[in-house]
Amino acid sequence: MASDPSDIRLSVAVLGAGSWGTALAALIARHGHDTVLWGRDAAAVDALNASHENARYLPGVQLPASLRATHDLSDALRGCDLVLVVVPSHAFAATLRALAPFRPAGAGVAWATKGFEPGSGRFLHEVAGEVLGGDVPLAVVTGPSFAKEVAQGLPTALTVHGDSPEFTQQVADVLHGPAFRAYTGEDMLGAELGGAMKNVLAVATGVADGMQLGLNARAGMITRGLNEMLRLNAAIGGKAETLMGLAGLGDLVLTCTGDLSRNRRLGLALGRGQQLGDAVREIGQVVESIQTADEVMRQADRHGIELPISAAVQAVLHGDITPAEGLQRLLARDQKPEYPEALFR
Ligand SMILES: NC(=O)C1=CN([C@@H]2O[C@H](COP(=O)(O)OP(=O)(O)OC[C@H]3O[C@@H](n4cnc5c(N)ncnc54)[C@H](OP(=O)(O)O)[C@@H]3O)[C@@H](O)[C@H]2O)C=CC1
Ligand SMILES: O=C(CO)COP(=O)(O)O
Repeated sequence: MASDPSDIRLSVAVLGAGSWGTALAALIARHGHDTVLWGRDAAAVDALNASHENARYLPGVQLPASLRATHDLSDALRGCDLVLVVVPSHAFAATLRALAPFRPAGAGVAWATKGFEPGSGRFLHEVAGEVLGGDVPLAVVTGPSFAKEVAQGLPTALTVHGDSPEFTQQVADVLHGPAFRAYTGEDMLGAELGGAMKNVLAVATGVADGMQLGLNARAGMITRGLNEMLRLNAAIGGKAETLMGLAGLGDLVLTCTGDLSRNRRLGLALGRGQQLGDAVREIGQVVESIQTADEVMRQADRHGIELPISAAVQAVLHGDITPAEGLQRLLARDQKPEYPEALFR
């Protein structure tokens, strides 16, 4: 008889002690796995070990006593079965380069980072393949999942897409539990595109809500945003069903409507007339859309795809147009068929 995955105890290194890394490490530790959380800030690591709380990123959430934090990367990775990277996209490549010498042979590398490599626009699985070499199993963890709710043990569903069925299942198994459903797939391209694009589209919806454009505008923005995801995804070669699932539609709905989203909150602030720098300072955590908007448009230009909402967000973030001008641009577009090309093959 096959063994029950819940009986297998693994050693997991989670790299990145912000809100999402801490929430995922706590989840995995609660599932009974030996879990080490690496953070770059030694004082914050010491405080976390002493208080079992991440006071900056998840205040008020009691972390499991079995969760150990460390500031030493070699300590975090020693003897681990799998690595889960949860740093912001701007730190992704450097973190992979730093972990590579300490990764135990056989340990696959997964990440829950959302975005592209800033500057090059490369997908994170492309970066990982290049830095780690072709033999290391890779997987991306994505889907609608606010760190705070996961840390509080509220029910959540997400998805793991990887290049090796065994490793993908291993990652899903450590995450899956009584209040957490982890699905699996093999479309890293579509999964990463959805997770990156929804952050840009959440800014657009936040702007509309900040300008008090109403619920019709919000629903229109989300649906036309999904259309942008599907069209770019089709050009790049991702699977449409990935974008219609947790990695696309699910995360788009969550981030466009949930005020826990930092990207939506940025849009709300801009729509109310706040300056970008002030809004980002007030949020005080990573807001991936600021870099991702440029990289989404780089991908769109590369593939000759028009993305009016994402382009308007990019222009607003660059200060080239006001939110009101962005809205006017969208409303003044020519009328056209809802689906000019077949997206579902
Ligand atoms: N929070 C969420 O609900 C979710 C987040 N994500 C994704 O997870 C990723 C991480 O975001 P999140 O945890 O929310 O961000 P936070 O803003 O909560 O935390 C960022 C963390 O990254 C650390 N960090 C920043 N720069 C570096 C670096 N150069 N090297 C190492 N560590 C660094 C910060 O350390 P320090 O404090 O020292 O600056 C901090 O621990 C993002 O891509 C995000 O989109 C995905 C799903 C849900
Ligand atoms: O990715 C997330 C939820 O799935 C978190 O969204 P924000 O980064 O906008 O807070």
